[in-house]
Amino acid sequence: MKNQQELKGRLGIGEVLRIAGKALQVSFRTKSTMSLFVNLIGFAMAFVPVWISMTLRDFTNHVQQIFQGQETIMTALLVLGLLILLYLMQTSYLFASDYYAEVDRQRTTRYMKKKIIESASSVEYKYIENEGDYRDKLAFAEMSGGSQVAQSMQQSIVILQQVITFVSITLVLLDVSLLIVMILIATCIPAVVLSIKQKDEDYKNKTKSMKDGAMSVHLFYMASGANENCKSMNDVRFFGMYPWIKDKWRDVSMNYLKQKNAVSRKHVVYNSLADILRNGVYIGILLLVAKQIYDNPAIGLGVFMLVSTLAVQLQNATTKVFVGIAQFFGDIRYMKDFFELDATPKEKLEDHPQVLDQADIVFENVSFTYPNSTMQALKNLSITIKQGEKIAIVGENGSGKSTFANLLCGMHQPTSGEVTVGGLNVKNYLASVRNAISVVFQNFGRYETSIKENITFSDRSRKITDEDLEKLTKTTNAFSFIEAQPNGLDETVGTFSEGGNDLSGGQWQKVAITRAMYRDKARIMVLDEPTSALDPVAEAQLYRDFAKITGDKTTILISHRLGITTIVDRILVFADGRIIEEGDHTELLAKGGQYAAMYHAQAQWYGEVVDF
Ligand SMILES: Nc1ncnc2c1ncn2[C@@H]1O[C@H](COP(=O)(O)OP(=O)(O)OP(=O)(O)O)[C@@H](O)[C@H]1O
Repeated sequence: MKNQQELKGRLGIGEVLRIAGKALQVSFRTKSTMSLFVNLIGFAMAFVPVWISMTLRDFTNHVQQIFQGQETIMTALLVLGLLILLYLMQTSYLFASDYYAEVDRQRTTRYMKKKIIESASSVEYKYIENEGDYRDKLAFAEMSGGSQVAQSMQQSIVILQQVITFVSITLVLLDVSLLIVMILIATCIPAVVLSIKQKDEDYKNKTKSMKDGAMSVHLFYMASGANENCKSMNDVRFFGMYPWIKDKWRDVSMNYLKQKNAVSRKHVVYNSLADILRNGVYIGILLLVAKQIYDNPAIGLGVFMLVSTLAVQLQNATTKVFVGIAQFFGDIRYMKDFFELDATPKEKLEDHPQVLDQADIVFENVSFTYPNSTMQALKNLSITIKQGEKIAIVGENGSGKSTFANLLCGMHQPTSGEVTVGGLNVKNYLASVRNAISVVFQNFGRYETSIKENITFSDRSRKITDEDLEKLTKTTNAFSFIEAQPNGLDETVGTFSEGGNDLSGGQWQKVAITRAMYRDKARIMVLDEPTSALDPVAEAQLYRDFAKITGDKTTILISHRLGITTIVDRILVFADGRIIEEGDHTELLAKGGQYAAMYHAQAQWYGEVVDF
């Protein structure tokens, strides 16, 4: 995985600053105005810890003087009032800053998800289907990178506020003892070094164990059915696969946890040691100040109070400043991954797609190998399909039929050669070509919304009355089951619909065919095994209505039902990424080649020749 290789190399300072700059810009944009306002107040509040300590010192001195009979209670009460006010201010500020940090976190999550959706919907399609590295980055952005980017402004502001607190405490403590200040700062160094190391190891561990983590989530969903994408519950139940999944899930998740725990254990031990050192030094310093007051009572008890509160705060502020800076720069690697997501090449869609008058399809010496694969799925394939022709593509599994359709629809680009539609190279005129095509993919979408929307998604600009839509559904044989729904076309269907009113596989397929038909401006229709889920009657009906459904559109029908090839003008027989035979049904039968062999095998099975 690329991430792991990148780990080995450190980022240059230029790149670190460039990424930090970008992150701050994004983060600034996602921050709410109220949150920025609270942060602004935070700069003033950064002086409050010192103010509180100095007031405590004064209060202690006043109390001491009251006991010594040198002062009345009034002044002490006034100082106490100020102290209470300061504490109230600090508490209110902490409440507001915690609240807005939570608001920011929610905005951050939304921002990240939006970015992920934007990226996934616009990158070149090959990254979605084939590039594991891109999917890893998506998962990573969701897990960490995005939130680091969106919170970088907050991180930077907190660091700056801590710097103010650090400087103000240092100035006050310097008045007491330079040595104390130096010791306090020095004892924070182990915590800072550990934090940097911890960040480094966390990143390495996350990238290393990400696949295990993702697999463990996948297995969990497979067994629990808690995710709508896991439609394998019936398989799992029927074949009694729970023990297998449970064992696999246990192994993978244990492995993941083991790696995670090993790192956590190490960090807990080291951090405890650093804490013991810090606390030991703190107690030592208090004893030192107590000794000084004992030797010279004129210093007053207030100094003890001042040092005891400021020492803790100085240690905290020092650690927060340095750890904050170290973490910010440590997070840059996560942020880099996030920005790389944004930099993944996007599909180029023309702003003003052309409307194609004629949409002849030409594949010229097209070869194609899927990314991350070594096998050619299409091999130097050339074919011209004239506007209006009805073509059937047949061939054994894996012969390249769907790949042909995918290249025509511009989902992938040829490794070599050219695909043109109406004279336009698909690569350069994606939007124009896609507008000219309507399609039923082998894995068509099932959308959790009304049946009407499921159909009209294919052309959102087209307006249609319910009456006309019903007519359309009659052509695809979908009308009867739609009519039977409580709300007809407006019925919400799918796993999440009220009462789980889902459609059957075949009904969904009829909806997908109607959707393809609804896109009436298309000049080409691609149907990739459009009847795989239909019952024989529905299938026969569909092919009888084939002319009505496809109209004058160029039609490419991919199918394993060889009987229906009598309804097309030309048949292309695919084998091993090539077209090995072409002609009409009668010609190919007479030829006695692969098509004839497949046809006879199927006809024999049925005991008669199917005639549409
Ligand atoms: N996303 C992918 N990544 C890598 N290889 C793929 C991918 N999709 C298909 N292939 C490979 O490309 C070749 C052609 O596959 P394709 O899906 O085009 O075949 P097909 O003729 O449509 O098969 P079927 O009749 O089973 O639908 C096969 O060897 C297949 O393994």
